[in-house]
Amino acid sequence: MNEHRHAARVRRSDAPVAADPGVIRIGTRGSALAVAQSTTVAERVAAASGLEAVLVIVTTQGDTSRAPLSQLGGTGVFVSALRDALLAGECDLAVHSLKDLPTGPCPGIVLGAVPERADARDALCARDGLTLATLPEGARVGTGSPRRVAQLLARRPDLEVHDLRGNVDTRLARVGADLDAVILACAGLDRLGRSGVITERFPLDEVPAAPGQGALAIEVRADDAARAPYAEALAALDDPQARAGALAERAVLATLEAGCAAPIGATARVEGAGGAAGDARLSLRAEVASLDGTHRLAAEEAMPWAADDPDRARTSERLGRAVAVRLLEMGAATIAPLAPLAPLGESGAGATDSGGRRPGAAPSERTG
Ligand SMILES: NCc1[nH]cc(CCC(=O)O)c1CC(=O)O
Repeated sequence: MNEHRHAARVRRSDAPVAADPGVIRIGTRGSALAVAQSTTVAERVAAASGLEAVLVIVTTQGDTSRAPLSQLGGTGVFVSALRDALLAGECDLAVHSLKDLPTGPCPGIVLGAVPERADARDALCARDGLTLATLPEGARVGTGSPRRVAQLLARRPDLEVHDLRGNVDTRLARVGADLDAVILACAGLDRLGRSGVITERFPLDEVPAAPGQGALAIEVRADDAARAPYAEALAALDDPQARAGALAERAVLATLEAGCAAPIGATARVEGAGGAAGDARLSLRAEVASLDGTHRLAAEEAMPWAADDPDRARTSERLGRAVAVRLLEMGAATIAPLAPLAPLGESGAGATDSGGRRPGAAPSERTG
């Protein structure tokens, strides 16, 4: 099989697939976006392991419920069924959009890999090539995300914001119909080959996106993470910089414990990794806004970062917590609906799980 390592074979199954040592079964949601994402993952897993990769389609509550996402959130609506399938041995890896993962731990499952990140920015998709600056007074813009609502109204208080749900095509179909524009993640549109509908990509420094946006999370059963052939497949997929950034951003969310109704944006990046050893830094900027966009607070910090630091997950989480604590000191809890965890001192750092949260606290979920 080795001579065919690059001719990756990916098959799709809507029915259960029996365990087979020659096959890696990759659990995914069935939406066009989820399948596009997981197909890329499957091709890389097949190439790295020499095994056949099969996509096992799993339907989640987030796919079937028609309730507004901001009301559905809080329980991992896009995630639980996939995790159940993984724990039940119905698939070997599960692919999620990282921003959909609750910040709390999931017993028996670990974050096996965070692949190279796609464009983390939000996209304005407007009729007639319009941008945020050129949308007419009172234009109608669709988004289901409280963060996006707040960030929009902060810049254009005149806009009329409308709730938005459904898959990417359903959302885009409203542009030029009942809406002038919608906001979606660049990552999803780019992965679907729909970049042409984007009329503006919002700069992350001004409009920080949802923690983890644009990143994928590959989950694996904890017992299997270090075992062949999963270990090789995961190592081939993992991008340490993407993982560091996503973990730092999510630690902001975990520390602020915001539930899904609080507008929080966070954007982290590794800088200077190509330069002299020891010069790289992980920087993180986060923003909390009031729901109506009239009040916003931002904080930014950086820490030294090294790809080979065995403690780098903690570095990411410490950075995220530090930025969250700064936001709280600035009064974040007085402008937005937050339920912050008391910040942990250095001695307490070991008491958090990999999401930077205290064990036992309820997980939260972002919806966009
Ligand atoms: N909120 C749902 C969601 N979860 C992940 C993505 C795709 C982008 C990504 O991978 O972060 C989307 C759609 C969107 O925000 O437009």
